[in-house]
Amino acid sequence: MKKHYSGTWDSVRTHEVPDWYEDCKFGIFIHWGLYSVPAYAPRTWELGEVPGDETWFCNNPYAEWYYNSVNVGQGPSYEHHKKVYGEDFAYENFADMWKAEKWDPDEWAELFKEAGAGYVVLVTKHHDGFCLFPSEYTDYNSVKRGPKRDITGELTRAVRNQGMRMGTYYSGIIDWRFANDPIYREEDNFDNACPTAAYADYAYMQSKELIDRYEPSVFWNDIGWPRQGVNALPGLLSHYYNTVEEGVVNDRFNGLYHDYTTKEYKYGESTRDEKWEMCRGMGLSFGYNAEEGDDKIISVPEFIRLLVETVSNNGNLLINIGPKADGTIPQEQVKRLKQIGKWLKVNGEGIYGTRCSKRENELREDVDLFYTRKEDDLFVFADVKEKLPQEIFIKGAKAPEGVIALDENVELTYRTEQEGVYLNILKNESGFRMAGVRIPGGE
Ligand SMILES: CC(C)[C@@H]1NC[C@@H](O)[C@H](O)[C@@H]1O
Repeated sequence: MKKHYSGTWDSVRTHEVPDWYEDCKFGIFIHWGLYSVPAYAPRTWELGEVPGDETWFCNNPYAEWYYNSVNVGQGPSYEHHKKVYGEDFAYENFADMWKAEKWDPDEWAELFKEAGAGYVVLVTKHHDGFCLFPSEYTDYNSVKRGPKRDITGELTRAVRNQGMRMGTYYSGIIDWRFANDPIYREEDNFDNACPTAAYADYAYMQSKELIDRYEPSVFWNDIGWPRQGVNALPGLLSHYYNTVEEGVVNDRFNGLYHDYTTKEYKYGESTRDEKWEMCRGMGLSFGYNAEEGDDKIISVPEFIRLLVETVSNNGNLLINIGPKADGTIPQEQVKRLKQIGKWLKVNGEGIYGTRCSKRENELREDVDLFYTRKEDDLFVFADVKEKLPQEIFIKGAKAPEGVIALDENVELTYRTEQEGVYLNILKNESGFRMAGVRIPGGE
């Protein structure tokens, strides 16, 4: 019998993280919008590497923050805007320059499937307020302007046709169409936000539009929720769960509630005790930044390691792609998605549907070990730093039925002693640094 949520916090808090979210491990974030037209940000730091003050906000590496990076009236993006578009060029002009003329949602969905993703989260309204869906509450949207298409609807259909789950990102507390004082520090995200009940209603009604039109499997709210609208949250979340039984929400509702917690680059905390999600761009930005080429984004080994490390610590990896304004995905991003898909095709049994092993990961001098478990199987992923052969001692492990390499191009021997298992990776011709093994009945 379908559970009913009654609009109270007590009721909402009985919601449990659905198995699909625990099992799928890997998703694709998509930041695509007006900011994809200028596609500019300085390449400075990862979030969390410098204080969230003027240092960050006047040299913001997030290309999707272009509006504010110009609005602060100083720094690389402001200078770039003056030089390329002119000081008086309004950001809204990008709404009629964004054509998405080469966009094929099915092509995107096929690539995400090939990458091994289980879910996709599309930014439907970022901080700039431009909606990628036909909102009844503003004409500043992708059906009335620019592409003249229901981007969210078309991508939802294509993603579901590939058997993946579709999620929607919504910028709850920040909307620069309602309040656009420049943001110079983290606290301005809340202090400069629109304080009116009218904006809180707007955010509520648009969120309800997204829930009712698309029934997203993930409702990804960002930064926070309008303070004037906090009392309506239990009702909105109850409506969401009553509409999308296996829906799931993140932790950016002013600390009031979450199904799972989020990390963003180096920002945020996570523990193995509860479900969490790692979000980051392939480079330093979420929106497409034309300044970021192949040499400046995450390498394939780092990408695979990030996925394995995240999953082994009870997380999901939501890696972001920043498409170009024309609707094509930069080749350096396509290449990495295809490579991780190739690795997952062979090693995915140790990732998908697994849970945390009781073993903590081990970062050693010569090798890093990551563990997952699924039913009676223990999986060990070895990021072997030194050249092979490489003997790896797994203290206290048992291998009653032996040890099997997940990739036939990985050659290994093993022996079990009282004190543990000695695994020897002799050769790894898989083309990937991270090698996975399965230990049936292993501990
Ligand atoms: C993780 C991702 C959704 C980021 N959240 C904070 C935003 O300010 C940033 O642009 C990006 O959307």
